[in-house]
Amino acid sequence: MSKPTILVVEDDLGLREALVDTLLLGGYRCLEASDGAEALIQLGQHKPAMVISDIQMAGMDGLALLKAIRTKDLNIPVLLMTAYGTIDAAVEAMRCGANDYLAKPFAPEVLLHQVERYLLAPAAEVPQPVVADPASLRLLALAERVAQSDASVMITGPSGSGKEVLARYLHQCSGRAEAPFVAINCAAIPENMLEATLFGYEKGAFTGAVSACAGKFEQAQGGTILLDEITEMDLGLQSKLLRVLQEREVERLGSRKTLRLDVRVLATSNRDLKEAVAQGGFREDLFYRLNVFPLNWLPLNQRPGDIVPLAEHLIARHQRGRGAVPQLSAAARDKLEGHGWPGNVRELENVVQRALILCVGDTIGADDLFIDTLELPMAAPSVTVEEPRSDSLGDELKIQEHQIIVDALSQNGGSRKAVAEQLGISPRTLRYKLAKMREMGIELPA
Ligand SMILES: Nc1ncnc2c1ncn2[C@@H]1O[C@H](COP(=O)(O)OP(=O)(O)OP(=O)(O)O)[C@@H](O)[C@H]1O
Repeated sequence: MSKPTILVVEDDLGLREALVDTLLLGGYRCLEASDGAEALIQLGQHKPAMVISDIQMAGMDGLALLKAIRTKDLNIPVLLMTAYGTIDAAVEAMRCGANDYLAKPFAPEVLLHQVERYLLAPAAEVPQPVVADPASLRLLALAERVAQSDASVMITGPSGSGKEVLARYLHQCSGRAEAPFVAINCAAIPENMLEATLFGYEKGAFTGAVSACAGKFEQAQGGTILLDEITEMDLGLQSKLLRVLQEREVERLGSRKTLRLDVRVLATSNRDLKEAVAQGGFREDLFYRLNVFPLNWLPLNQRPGDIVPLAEHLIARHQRGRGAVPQLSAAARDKLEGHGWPGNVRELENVVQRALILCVGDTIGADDLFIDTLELPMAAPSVTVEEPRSDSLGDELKIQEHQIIVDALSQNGGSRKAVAEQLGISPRTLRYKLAKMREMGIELPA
């Protein structure tokens, strides 16, 4: 498989080199530019598969570069990097057509994970989900058969269970494998930006739409779109989505030109969809349209046969390019199999990453597996969120936020509605934050 090329635009030479090193280790090729103007020259001469650019740069900055790229109507994925805390810049970036943004500082794995959302990791041939438990083997066999059709697929399962992995696998096994796979997380995009992000817009369609921008559906033309966490979409937008799916055509905001779509639709949710429909939060007709073929991941603790093979796979993945791959001792395997995994595979991945830092030699022992420290007693009146020590302001704030949410849940007897009201955030934002906390292995008061 040929390696995709990424154009890295950053005026800080040290940081640019670090980014390039990470991407090279991840198996990509790189082009470099120190500002937007140089990047445009590179774009004119080469055809990179993606652009990763800083926002603040002397000369032509990242937003100006992004606007220039979108004005040329290039559909190339653009990932912008913002300084920590400059949320306005991040919103502006999404509004101008950035595919995503990364808040600095970020770990190398975060960068590679973001890139993999748009480009298939070159080191991995077909990213086959690791399965060994009989229930998961059946699910994968079913997915392989479903992949051959063009049917919409709804992938359900708790947070961190592997829904996106399965969606990518469906795409890879389908006749669309060579065409784009475009994933959009409906919960992570600000509500007022989701419509424009999905369907695209013309210049002037709304304040701030300084240039035309293709939407995710357009970007996925000929391939597959993944609507991640679809139940987080508001009802108004659900109706518009339904129309696009029924008519198989899309209109950019502010345009009357319709574009015929040839896109396979996959969706995921970690909520009980029937319940969401019954409660009026999810349209029944959209549910039936997307749920043509449902696939469901069980929580990790209900497919115990997957735990050790997954741990071994994740150890190998995170050790790639760093020498010999450590093995799990018998006690370590027992410890992994004995844990409840409220954060599912993502929690397992965190534990594995920590173990790789802690283990000495070529064996991961039970003591290298830090799993219990992050668990909180269920429904404790006031509990302390223990997280790995960190000196960065961002992590400190997150720890405080988690503590506030846990305390509010305890005070309100676990009522999500009451907690959202007390904290002055929308139920949707609260659900998103709780899902992220669960992924970190934080057990929440019931
Ligand atoms: N069966 C699997 N084989 C290999 N890796 C897996 C598998 N399941 C999950 N993972 C890994 O675990 C992590 C979480 O998986 P993924 O993002 O697919 O979960 P998710 O259910 O989509 O999560 P969320 O609900 O938060 O969107 C990823 O790093 C993924 O690569």
